[in-house]
Amino acid sequence: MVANKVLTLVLIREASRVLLGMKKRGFGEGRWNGFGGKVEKGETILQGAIRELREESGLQVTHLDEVGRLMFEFIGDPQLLEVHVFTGTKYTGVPTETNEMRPCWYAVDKIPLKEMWPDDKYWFPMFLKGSKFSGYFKFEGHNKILEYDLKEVEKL
Ligand SMILES: Nc1nc(SCCc2ccccc2)c2[nH]cnc2n1
Repeated sequence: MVANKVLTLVLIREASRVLLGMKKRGFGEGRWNGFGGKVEKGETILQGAIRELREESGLQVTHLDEVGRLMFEFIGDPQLLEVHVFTGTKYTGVPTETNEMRPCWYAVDKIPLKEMWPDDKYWFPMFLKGSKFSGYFKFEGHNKILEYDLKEVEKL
C-alpha cells in the first residue's frame, strides 16, 4: 500500500478577483492553477502551503484557511494525491513570475476553467461561494474524469 502524496494548493483572493498561475513546467504544465506543491519532511501542511506560495508567486502570507480536501486517483498509479486547498486574502508582495508559474489576476466571473484541470469546474464554484468542500476524482490520464464525488462540508 503506497502512502498518499500530500500536496497543497493556495488560492489568493481579493473581493472580486482570484490570483492564478500558469504552470510553466512539470505536473499540470500549461494549465492555470493555484500555487502549491509537495509538503516537505519536517514542515506542516500549512507551512508547506505558505512556502510554496512564496516560492512560486513571491507573495508572503501569515495566515491561510483550509477550505478544501481533494483526493485524486490516476488509473495505473497506486499513489493517490491528497490535495489540501487553502485560501487567503491578506498578503504582502507583488505577484511575480517565477520559472514555475506566471501569475495573473482573474475576475471571479472570468475564471479560465477550460484552461484548468477538469475537476476545477466542479469545486471552484464552491470555493468562490466561500464553502468548504471535500471531493474525490478518478482520472484516466490528465484530461478524463471517469468518476467523482464532491460535497460541501461544514467542517474539513
Ligand atoms: N486544481 C487542481 N490541482 C491539481 S494538483 C494541485 C497541487 C499541485 C501539485 C503540483 C504542482 C502544483 C500544484 C490537480 N490534480 C488533479 N486535478 C487537479 N486540480
